[in-house]
Amino acid sequence: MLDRQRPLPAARPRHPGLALAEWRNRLIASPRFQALAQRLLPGRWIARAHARRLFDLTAGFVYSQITAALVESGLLRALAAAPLSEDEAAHAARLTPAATRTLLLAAASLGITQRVSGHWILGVRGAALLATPGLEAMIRHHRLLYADLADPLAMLRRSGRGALARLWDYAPGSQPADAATYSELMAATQPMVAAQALAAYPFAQHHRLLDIGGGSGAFLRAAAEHAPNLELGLFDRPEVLAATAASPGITRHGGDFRSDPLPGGYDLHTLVRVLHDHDDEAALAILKASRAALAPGGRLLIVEPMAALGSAPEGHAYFGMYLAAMQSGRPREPGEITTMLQAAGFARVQRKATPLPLVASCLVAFT
Ligand SMILES: C[S@@+](CC[C@H](N)C(=O)[O-])C[C@H]1O[C@@H](n2cnc3c(N)ncnc32)[C@H](O)[C@@H]1O
Repeated sequence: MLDRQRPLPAARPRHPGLALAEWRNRLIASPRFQALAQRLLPGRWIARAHARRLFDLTAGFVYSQITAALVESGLLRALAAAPLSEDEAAHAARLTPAATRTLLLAAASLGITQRVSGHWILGVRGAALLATPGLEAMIRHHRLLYADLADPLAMLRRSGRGALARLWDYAPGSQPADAATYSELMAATQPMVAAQALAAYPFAQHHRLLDIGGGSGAFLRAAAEHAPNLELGLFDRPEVLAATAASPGITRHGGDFRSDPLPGGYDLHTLVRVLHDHDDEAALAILKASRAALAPGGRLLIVEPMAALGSAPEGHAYFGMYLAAMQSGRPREPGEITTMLQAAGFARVQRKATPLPLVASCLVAFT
């Protein structure tokens, strides 16, 4: 329990970095400094850039909801099909002309739509959004996350199971509320992730690949296109296997990777967007199960968005809050995962660069 009455420690150790950061923060907060910065030219540029970032931080939820309205109304797809007049756009979105105009202008200010000689088309960001596999599915899915985040403190205090926790139910012995919907969402967003792993790691040097927590097998199908000689195995919960169609050429193994042994005979294991879903104890159990099932010379590849403080808002900010709403797991930094892999008995860990770390980073663990 938090004790609001507890006094702060009287004396804190003074660290030069801490003192410098405190001085910087006092300076930035001072009205005189702000006024001076806005008068002088380089200061004005910096002040404007900071103001823009602060505005974006404050308005981020509004931006997300503009995108959600475009996707859910069908307007995004309608604009991709043909240029539309405002009346046609209103008809497509089933909104009044005034509401449609508000939405189109809001989206235009974000580069998602664009007005060209009286007609509306997609802007550069709108075109990129539709070209990114799985992004529309993710935007629709965010309805649940944002419902939980409407009260962020309640979410962080875990006062009750929120919408996301009820969907992604990992409690022992429970079933995912809708294993098919869940696996479809994963499959829709899988191509972006698979592209990172396939660009980073030479799969063709292996003989037999087991994808642990492989869902509907989307990652294995992508790997097979890349390395057709691989024999493929998929391990997932029996209820997930029952809810998804089998793919030719993929051997399916049902079980719980926190308590059941994994099948032997595979020289490469993959954990794609799996480890960060689990609290430390369960995550370590999964790594140990992989280590126990791999023959000497075997490898484990971990593919997921990894956290990094400061530079990557998708890590601790997005995934930190997403997994907190899910009430299971946490994003980890590569160093933390490496320490866990060593604790699980792996001899050596190597980082592999991916084209888009925002989507996924990659670690290889050697037996
Ligand atoms: C976030 S999804 C990732 C799916 C897939 N790897 C991907 O990237 O699209 C996590 C997967 O782990 C599976 N999973 C979760 N808990 C599990 C458990 N205890 N035993 C086996 N599989 C589990 C889920 O069913 C799901 O398919």
